[in-house]
Amino acid sequence: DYLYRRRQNGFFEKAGIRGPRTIPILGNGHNLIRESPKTVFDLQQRLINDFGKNIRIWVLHESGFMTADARMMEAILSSQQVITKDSLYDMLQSWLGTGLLLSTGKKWHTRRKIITPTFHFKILEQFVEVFDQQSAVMAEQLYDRADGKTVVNLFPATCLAALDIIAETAMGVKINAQRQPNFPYVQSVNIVSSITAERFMNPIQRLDGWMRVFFPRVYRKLHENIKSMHDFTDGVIEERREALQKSIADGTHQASQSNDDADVGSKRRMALLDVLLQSTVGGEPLSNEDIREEVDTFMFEGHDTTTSGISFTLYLIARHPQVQAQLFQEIREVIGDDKSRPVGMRELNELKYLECVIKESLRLYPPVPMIGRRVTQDVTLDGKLIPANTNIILLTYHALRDPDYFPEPEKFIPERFSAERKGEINPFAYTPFSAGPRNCIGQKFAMLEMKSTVSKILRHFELLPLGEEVQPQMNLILRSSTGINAGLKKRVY
Ligand code: HEM
Repeated sequence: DYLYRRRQNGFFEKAGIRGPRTIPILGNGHNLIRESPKTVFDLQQRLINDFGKNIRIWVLHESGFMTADARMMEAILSSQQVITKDSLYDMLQSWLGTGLLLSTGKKWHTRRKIITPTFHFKILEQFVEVFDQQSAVMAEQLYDRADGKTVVNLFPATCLAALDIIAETAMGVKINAQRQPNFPYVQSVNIVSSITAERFMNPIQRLDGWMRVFFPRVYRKLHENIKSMHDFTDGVIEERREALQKSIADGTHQASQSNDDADVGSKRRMALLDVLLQSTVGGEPLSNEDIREEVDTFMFEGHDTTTSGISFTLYLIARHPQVQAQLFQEIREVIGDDKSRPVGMRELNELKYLECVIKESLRLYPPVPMIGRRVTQDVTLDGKLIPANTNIILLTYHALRDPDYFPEPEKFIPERFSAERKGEINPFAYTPFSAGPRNCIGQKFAMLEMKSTVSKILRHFELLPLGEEVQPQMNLILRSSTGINAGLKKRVY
């Protein structure tokens, strides 16, 4: 242990990477003990102020390297070698298996190749209808609180809408989370997400073995709910595989779309799952288990993140009336004055200012505020030799507020992303969706969903700056300990 520590420190010293003083056994553990999901960003900022954008840190016996430096982030994120996730991600494994988010090496390469076409433009185009319908339900559900004075925490309502959207697009099933929030699958997703978020910040709960011993009730609850989600996903996969085989057998199968008997009158959409059912690796179809880990990964990665993105965007709009006015004008010009008119791909693509607003919101409040990697071999990154067995944390949240790349970083200025200023944004300083080979595969999906939902809410309501300000908190994804609040006033036009 001593030799390992000396070796690692030698590398960091040579690379000019400094960090807080360590003590025996705990390393910098004592610096972290009093930190919480609420204070973690402040702690990181203090470390950046004290040691610069590249920081060495020891958590117990493991060496860590944190960076908020866009050049270093470029080196890490573009590397084909540094693609393994750090050990914190292991907590997600009992739910997500080694789906795309968690897998590494050959498995990740193969899966990424198969799954990339799943997010093809043609597939996304069909999903726009789901985005529109489910965000209409969200608007409808908010009407009774839209009296201009009630404070509404936007997060829970958005979360149910995002769950409806991801279930229908990833699995092809309507779970009606917004109308029936007690549906068992919805409850399980929420329970598992919140227990995992809690574990993320609590070192004792992090290790499975420790959690089982010290928090047996929570441990049992976690695993019961994971099982219930797996059973649900398994059922859906089996059903859709049978339907696919039947349609092939009776000659009604079409590669992209077919008619759905159950959903009379409407064309049946391909779900992401259907594309996976038709994929092969070396001529072999994926097994149900292979598919389940990918579908579960979409369900996880594809709802909490967009919930965070949509709610923080609505919050910022509520607090910037001029932005709201300009946005509303654009929406009326592109979509018109009929509030019930569905919004298609063409309109979403034309909402350019809205895109700037969302991008700027993701800059200030990135749903994924940190990204982790683990280097398994000594590797040179941006001219610095980083030793094997180091956990790397990319401090996205801070990189996105770096004044060297974003002048007046604390200000909400959507125009930073306008077409005229294209080229001014460094893609490795702006990484809400990560970058490089392991970037977010659902990025286009997410942008369309966010545009659809935000524009729908703005067509129905004026957003008011009511309620407490947000207090960003790292709970797996970015949340706010005070809620993400706004008031709503029905629009009459
Ligand atoms: C605003 C919404 C979203 C944000 C900010 C976001 C952000 C990210 C980030 C930062 C990563 C890299 C994570 C890492 O390296 O640890 C990632 C990966 C991923 N995202 Fe997203 N995401 C969003 C929405 C979605 C959606 C809607 C889906 C699916 C429908 C999705 C599916 C995935 C998957 C499967 C990966 C793993 C990709 C790989 O490792 O090859 N994401 N996302």
